[in-house]
Formats: sequence, C-alpha cells, structure tokens
Amino acid sequence: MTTSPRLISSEKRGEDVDTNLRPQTLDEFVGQAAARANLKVFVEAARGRGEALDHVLFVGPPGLGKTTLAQIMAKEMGVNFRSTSGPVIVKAGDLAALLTNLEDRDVLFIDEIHRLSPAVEEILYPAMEDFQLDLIIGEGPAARSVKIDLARFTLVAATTRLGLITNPLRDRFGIPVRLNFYTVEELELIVRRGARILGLPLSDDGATEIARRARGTPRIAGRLLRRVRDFATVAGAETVTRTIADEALLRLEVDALGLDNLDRRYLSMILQNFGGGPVGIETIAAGLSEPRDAIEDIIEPYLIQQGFIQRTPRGRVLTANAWKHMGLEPPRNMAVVQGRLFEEE
Ligand SMILES: Nc1ncnc2c1ncn2[C@@H]1O[C@H](COP(=O)(O)OP(=O)(O)OP(=O)(O)O)[C@@H](O)[C@H]1O
Ligand SMILES: [Mg+2]
Repeated sequence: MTTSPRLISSEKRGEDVDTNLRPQTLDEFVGQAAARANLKVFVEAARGRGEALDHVLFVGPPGLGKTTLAQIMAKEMGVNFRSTSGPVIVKAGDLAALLTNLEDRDVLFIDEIHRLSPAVEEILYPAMEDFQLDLIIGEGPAARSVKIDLARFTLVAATTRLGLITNPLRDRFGIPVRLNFYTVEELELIVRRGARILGLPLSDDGATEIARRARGTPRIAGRLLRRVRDFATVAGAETVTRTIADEALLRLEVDALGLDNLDRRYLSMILQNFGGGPVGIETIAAGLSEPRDAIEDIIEPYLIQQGFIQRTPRGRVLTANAWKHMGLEPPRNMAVVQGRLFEEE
C-alpha cells in the first residue's frame, strides 16, 4: 500500500531505518502509558514464572510504535526476536519453517497480520493454541496429516486495522493492545530525545512546534526533526528555534496542525466537489488517485481524531472545524443537515 510520496506520511521509508531513534526498553518508550504499564506487568509475570509471554496483538495507525514495542517485548523477555510479515508468508510451508526454528519463549513478530492468506492462518491457529503444527503431506488419496510439536513461543503481531482480522485469529491473542495518537507533550519528549541523539541543539519552543505538527505520530516527529535539521544546517543556525522550525515546516507545506498537501487535497475535494459531503470513500479514492486502503489507514484516522471528518452510513462528511481550517465559513444549516444524517444511522 503506497500513497504519493509525502513528508508527513506515516508510512515507513528507507531513511527511517535509523534504528538509533528506536527506544530499546519499556522505560525508554514514551507515551501509551496504560498499555506500557500493563505490558510491564505481563512481562514481569511471565519472566517470574519462566514462561513464554502470552500472544500480543498491537493495533493502531502506522508509525505509532508497533514494531518498536514488538522488539522491546523480546528484549524485555530476554529472548530471540524473529520477524516477518503477512504478505511475505505465501505458503503454509513458509510459516511452518519459521515456527519450527523457534526456541522456547522466542518472539515471532508478524507485521501486517491482516494480510495473511486463509491457508496460512489455518496453520497458525493450532500453533498459537496448542504449540502444534498440523501439516498435510502429499496430495490426493496419498495425503496424510502429521503433527509436529513446537517450542512455546510468543506470537507478537501488528495491524493497522483490527476490522480486517478474522474473529478466530483475534480471539487467540491473550494481550490485545491498541495504540493511540500521541499528545503534543509526549511528542515533545520524543523530539527532544531525538535531538539529543542527533546532537542537535533545540530550543523548548522549537521542540513544541515540531511536536504540534507531527500528526500525533512519532515516526513523523522523527522525520520532521531531520528535515528541520537540514534547513537549520543550510541556514547556519546553531540552535533550532521555533522560528526556524516554523519556516522549515512552512516550506515543506506542513501547516499549523500538521496537515500536508494530501490532507488538504482530501478536505478541499470533499468541500469543493461535494459541498462538504457526504461522499463515499470510493469516490474520494478515485478523485485523489490514491488507493482506498491508504486513505483509510493513513489520511483519515488523524482527520477523524482531530474532529475534521465524520464517517456516516452515507459517506464522509466534513465538520465545521474542517471548513474553518480550510478558511471557509461553514454553511449555516450544517448542524441541521448533519443532525438528519445521523438520525438515519
Ligand atoms: N514511543 C516512542 N518513543 C520514541 N520513538 C518512537 C516511539 N514510538 C515510535 N517511535 C519511533 O517512530 C518510528 C516508527 O515506529 P514503528 O516502526 O514502531 O511504528 P509502527 O507502528 O510499527 O508503524 P507501521 O504500522 O508503519 O509498521 C520509529 O523510528 C521509532 O523509533
Ligand atoms: Mg511497523
């Protein structure tokens, strides 16, 4: 799934493989306080009993720290970390090979688990539940099934959308964890930590400015920090102040709330072509020439969280906030129109 290249996209990119910025322990990990506190208890309990951690499912928009937390789980448990992803596992045999190579209590991380094929998922059920592989060997009348015992491993999985995971799979995770967008204060800590690691002098208001425009997402905070650093270097600025951050982000077309061109194209299309909505997701996707998945995963969650759009049975509708953000007066009968919309829900 890809969208047009955009600075504030929360999607992974090569440059992000800067593992320096990745927190290594639960204590170093900023934000997600409730989830972190719970995970700490579960890790401590499992370690105390010398058992594998129960299977963990991380759910949340891209760039909020799912992969980071998966790695931290293995580190905190003191076990090996093996990593793969849903679309990479094509055949049941691919998964079988991974599973049979695990040692006791190891963490197997499956990213994008919602993209596993049904045939592979079938193999996963008994592996998660009974630590057994049920394989069919051969074909036709000669086919026979064999059972192989597996090590007691922990499956840690990540998905951007819970709705795409089948119920039987979802039910097999003892520890489901939902990650939320970060507050500006949390992102400030992340930006300051990043600047420290990069050796970049950053003023308090500079950190606040970057944090405010990071779309609630640590990955974007890290990326904005690097780009602002580039501008500061070229401008010969010793310290990144609010003014420098602001200038850099304006030139990168990241607005005061962290929305970029694509977000604004999304909003202005609904505004100008559909009078503020409701408009169906397929129509939006066609109008923007972006895949529907990407719009639902990457653009919309933040706009919904900011109260800019609402999902209704008849499609997306812009709120008064969105009209104002786009510099327009919301229609006077808007509340009435939307009231009627929601009655039909
Ligand atoms: N709580 C945090 N504190 C500091 N840095 C963080 C935190 N969470 C994430 N990051 C940083 O943000 C970046 C993205 O994190 P990560 O790769 O874990 O996201 P993800 O949820 O797995 O995204 P995707 O859905 O695209 O796989 C990483 O560079 C990581 O270092
Ligand atoms: Mg990830």
